[in-house]
Amino acid sequence: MNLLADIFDRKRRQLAARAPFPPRQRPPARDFTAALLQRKPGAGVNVIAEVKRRSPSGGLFPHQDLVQVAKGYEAGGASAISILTDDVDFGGSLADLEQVRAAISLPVLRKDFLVAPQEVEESAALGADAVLLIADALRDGMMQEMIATAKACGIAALVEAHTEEHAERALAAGAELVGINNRDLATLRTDVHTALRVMPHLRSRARVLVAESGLKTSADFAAARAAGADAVLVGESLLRDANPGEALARLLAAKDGPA
Ligand SMILES: O=C(O)c1ccccc1NCC(=O)[C@H](O)[C@H](O)COP(=O)(O)O
Repeated sequence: MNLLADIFDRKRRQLAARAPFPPRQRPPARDFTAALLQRKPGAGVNVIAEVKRRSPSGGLFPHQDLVQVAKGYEAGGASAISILTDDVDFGGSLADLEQVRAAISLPVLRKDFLVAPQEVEESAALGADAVLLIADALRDGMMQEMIATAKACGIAALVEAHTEEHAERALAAGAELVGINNRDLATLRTDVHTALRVMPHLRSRARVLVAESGLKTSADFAAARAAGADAVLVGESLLRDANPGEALARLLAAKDGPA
């Protein structure tokens, strides 16, 4: 079994073993889609900046205070924040999601390995403004139901794919926001050309396109933009810096960055 299959297997077992969260009133949603479609002076691509304590491919990151990192990203020009809420592989939690969101005014994406509509509803109730869905691991009917649930809850669904085939499945299931992950989650190998290759085929049909993973330089940002990306999702390269927010600001201000 590969890592992604293992993670989804664990998530399905965890969900089956726990009670649904009690219903609660969610805070008003922040518009994730609009944040990714905005045009900022001097920055043609929007950045979803990611907070996480560790990852299977990157190991432990130096910054463990996710609230401080997210505040730095907001000051550094991020358009939205992605937060890993998985505990086992990323050291995250739903409490992190709530704390980070309360400390900033940007929309927040819950990045996890969601397997059922119930989890989309719970994410919305906890304050997520968007959820990540992974097309490679969800059947068509389930993906469709989860996208529809996000819409009914008034939040966005960013549907991630690694291949053109899975991106086509995402669009057929009703996805409006499509992310192309440069990282193959089965092998953890990352190739920044993946999104550059796939995105032009989707550009006319996706409302929002996001290039994800392995992006390090302002030239990477510019290349993603030229291939049709509205936004890039960046974690590790920022988190390796002594000051992730300042690292983001430098990338957005770079001369060879997006025009
Ligand atoms: O990053 C991993 O090791 C990983 C392993 C298994 C499932 C998902 C994984 N990462 C999710 C992501 O793709 C990234 O968190 C995200 O796109 C940001 O990538 P990066 O800028 O390379 O941190």
